[in-house]
Amino acid sequence: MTALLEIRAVSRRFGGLVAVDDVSTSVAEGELVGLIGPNGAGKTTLFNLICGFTPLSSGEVRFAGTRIDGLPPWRIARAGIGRTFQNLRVFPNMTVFDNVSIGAIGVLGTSAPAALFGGRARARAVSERAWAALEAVGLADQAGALAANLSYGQRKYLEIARALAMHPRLLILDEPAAGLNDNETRSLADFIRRLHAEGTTVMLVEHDMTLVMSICQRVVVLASGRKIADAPPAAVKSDAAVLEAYLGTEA
Ligand SMILES: Nc1ncnc2c1ncn2[C@@H]1O[C@H](COP(=O)(O)OP(=O)(O)OP(=O)(O)O)[C@@H](O)[C@H]1O
Repeated sequence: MTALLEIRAVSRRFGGLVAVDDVSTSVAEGELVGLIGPNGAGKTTLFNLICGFTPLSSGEVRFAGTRIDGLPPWRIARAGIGRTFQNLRVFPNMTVFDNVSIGAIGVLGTSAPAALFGGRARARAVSERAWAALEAVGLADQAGALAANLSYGQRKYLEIARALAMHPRLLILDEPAAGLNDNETRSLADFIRRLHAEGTTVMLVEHDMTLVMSICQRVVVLASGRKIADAPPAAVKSDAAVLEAYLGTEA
């Protein structure tokens, strides 16, 4: 299977601290991969390295065969990596529709249709993508509402919709279940499964072990910046190094 995302011997140091230490892994087109690890394991740092929010200290990141490390986040987004954030980045005083349109505008800015047909075609493309993304997350009937009026759970879906409006080849979800109750988490699991079944490649960083183990095809485990496991959920659950890393910590 050809890798869509390749992470090769990636490290990131903050002063004397090695937050991500020589990590290699990959995500194939169509995969649903989880990234877990105890607090401070380096999960968010690794995501930020992939998305260009943090520079690498060493190693390389390739997407669809091309090196993307060193590129600014907007170039990486345009290359086809859409992400959500652990701390929601929703604009409360904008409508739901406008919040989602931003995702499409970001990637369609200098696209071929924009260059060829000008502003109107671009506006139509943005609008079509925004509506489709809102339909996909079940928020189309809230399109005109201010984002501030959505519930916390709905705002999480709004952020996913914004990433989907980019038509990403890889969707990276950073702790989507954080702050959701059990019912909401089950709905989220169904939603991510559906997205994946429809062909979206997903990488998921998540503390909720049940969610990760129930939906992911493969799970990468970090501890103190190092990769300690990279296997299907059943194998990870019984892996001695993983059990030791989680022993005495909240899984
Ligand atoms: N900008 C930064 N400057 C200094 N240290 C940092 C920075 N970002 C992260 N770290 C440190 O790097 C280590 C890994 O942090 P990171 O947030 O990536 O872990 P995590 O696995 O995402 O943790 P959590 O599950 O708690 O979100 C931690 O020790 C953290 O304090």
